[in-house]
Amino acid sequence: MITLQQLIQSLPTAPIHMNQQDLETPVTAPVTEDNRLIEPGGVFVARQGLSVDGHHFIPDAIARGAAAIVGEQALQNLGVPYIRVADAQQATGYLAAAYHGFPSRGLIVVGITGTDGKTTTSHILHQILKQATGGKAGFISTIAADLGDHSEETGLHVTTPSAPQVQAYLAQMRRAGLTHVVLEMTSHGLAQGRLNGVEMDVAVMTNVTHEHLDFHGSWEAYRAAKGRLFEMLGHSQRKGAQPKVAVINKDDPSFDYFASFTADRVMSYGIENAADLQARAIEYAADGTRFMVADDAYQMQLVGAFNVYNALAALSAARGLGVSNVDSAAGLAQVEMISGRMERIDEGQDFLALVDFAHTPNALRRALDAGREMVEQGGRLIAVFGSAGLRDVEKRRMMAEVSAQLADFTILTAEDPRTESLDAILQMMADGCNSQGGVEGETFIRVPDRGKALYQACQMAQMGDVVMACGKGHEQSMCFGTTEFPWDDRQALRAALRGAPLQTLPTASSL
Ligand SMILES: CC(=O)N[C@H]1[C@@H](OP(=O)(O)OP(=O)(O)OC[C@H]2O[C@@H](n3ccc(=O)[nH]c3=O)[C@H](O)[C@@H]2O)O[C@H](CO)[C@@H](O)[C@@H]1O[C@H](C)C(=O)N[C@@H](C)C(=O)N[C@H](CCC(=O)O)C(=O)O
Ligand SMILES: Nc1ncnc2c1ncn2[C@@H]1O[C@H](COP(=O)(O)OP(=O)(O)OP(=O)(O)O)[C@@H](O)[C@H]1O
Repeated sequence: MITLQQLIQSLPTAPIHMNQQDLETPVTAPVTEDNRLIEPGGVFVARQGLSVDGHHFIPDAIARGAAAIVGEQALQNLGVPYIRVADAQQATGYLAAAYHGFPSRGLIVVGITGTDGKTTTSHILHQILKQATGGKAGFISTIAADLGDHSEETGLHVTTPSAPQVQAYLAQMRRAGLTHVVLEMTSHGLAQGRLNGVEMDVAVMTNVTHEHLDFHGSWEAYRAAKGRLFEMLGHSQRKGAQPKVAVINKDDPSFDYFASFTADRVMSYGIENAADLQARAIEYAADGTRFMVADDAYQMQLVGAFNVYNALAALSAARGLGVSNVDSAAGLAQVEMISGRMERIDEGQDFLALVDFAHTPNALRRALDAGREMVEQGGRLIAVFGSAGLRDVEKRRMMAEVSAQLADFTILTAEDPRTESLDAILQMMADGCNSQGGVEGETFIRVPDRGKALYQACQMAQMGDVVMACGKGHEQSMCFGTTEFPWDDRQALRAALRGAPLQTLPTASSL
């Protein structure tokens, strides 16, 4: 039987206040930070959020049978044990880990962070580890979770699940007999402590560029959130002979920052700079990529230089886990196209149409570079994308600048405007195009309706051109106002290629 004492002991800092006589209280259901999910005998963690104060939900959690409450306010006489902590959000992961018996201690855990390439690197490493362990590897990424006994689609727009969910998933994987797990870790997830209580073995950094400055406040704070993964690695318990390995991109300006954290071994990878795993003799083709690392040859179905980086990150992590080069090469070769990433849409047209998930300035640069490689001589690169509302404002201009520099024609369109004015977002993007010498009507246009924007791109495309729809990738909805409308860029591009724009979204004027 688990008691409140066992949960409290997991916290790195002692509670501000609790009654000693409450320590033996049995906890018979999971820890949750959402009163709607509390089960009788569980623990409700109340915290101040950005939109509501979780302390308001304490009475309801108690009415639903909570065995104890953890919160930040000085409260008394709730009728159930109350533990006051300094930071309830950060405490949740540790408490949930303790409830589930610290599942990560029985698994080899790889965490992958970075601005771009986390999902792709997670998928590659998962495939390699499945190859090496006879299928005993799981993972959680933006797109999917492989929990050993079954796979799940993961949330709408949340990549790193909540702290209680992360621990529940890990417990499930352990029960299913998995030995290894790969976790995609976002800066939001790390900053909000959703990964607290996870004992890490390998930490991987893909790159750090501009993203989410709305949430983190500064680039340094954003990078520090990613650094939290490497800090966790240094503090994690050692599992048998497995060393703590930090895998870091040598071509990224933040290499030294990440290498400064404590680890048993730092493994570097890259293309431009000498590194432990340096790719050379890279051959890019429309249907895949080949490269060498020292004397070992690798080939994969993924395209684009950015995917060589992702492959190197995964190969380095695999090497840090003692996987043979033969298994790594076999696993890498098996990785299929990753949903919504450089995904080809073919309706028999004489130009190439791709859906990609690039939604940061750096990702767009890398994706358009890769797209350019596929343009036939004399052809054009046509980019269609937007930038999200209620998210990083600065990147709107930056992404438009990138496209003005790299694409022959840019169509600016809707991409989750949320409650912001789509017209205002498009104006900021148009300013970005103009600042790079773009001329509206000649090198770029605005088409607020995304279905029509894709249609227009397909109408203007000619033999040998490449049309790239960026930013929505695998996603299944688009947010206008506060409503998520069904949307799939693959479906929309397919409809556009067949000659009819998909029109399921509200137009800016109808909102
Ligand atoms: C900015 C952010 O990450 N916000 C997350 C955060 O919200 P918050 O701190 O403002 O919490 P809140 O909604 O005010 O609620 C406060 C507390 O009351 C609780 N509550 C709330 C309502 C209720 O009826 N009952 C209840 O108990 C909540 O569970 C919470 O514990 O905690 C909520 C509950 O866990 C999350 O749903 C919410 O994610 C929102 C949906 C979100 O959009 N997050 C995005 C930005 C995100 O995390 N993205 C990254 C990926 C980014 C990338 O692309 O790289 C991710 O990891 O997914
Ligand atoms: N290593 C990389 N460097 C730069 N851009 C990349 C890299 N890998 C992928 N990209 C670009 O970023 C897009 C998203 O890739 P991926 O889903 O792997 O990244 P992510 O970090 O998981 O993104 P998110 O945080 O939104 O889930 C791809 O469609 C591609 O355009």
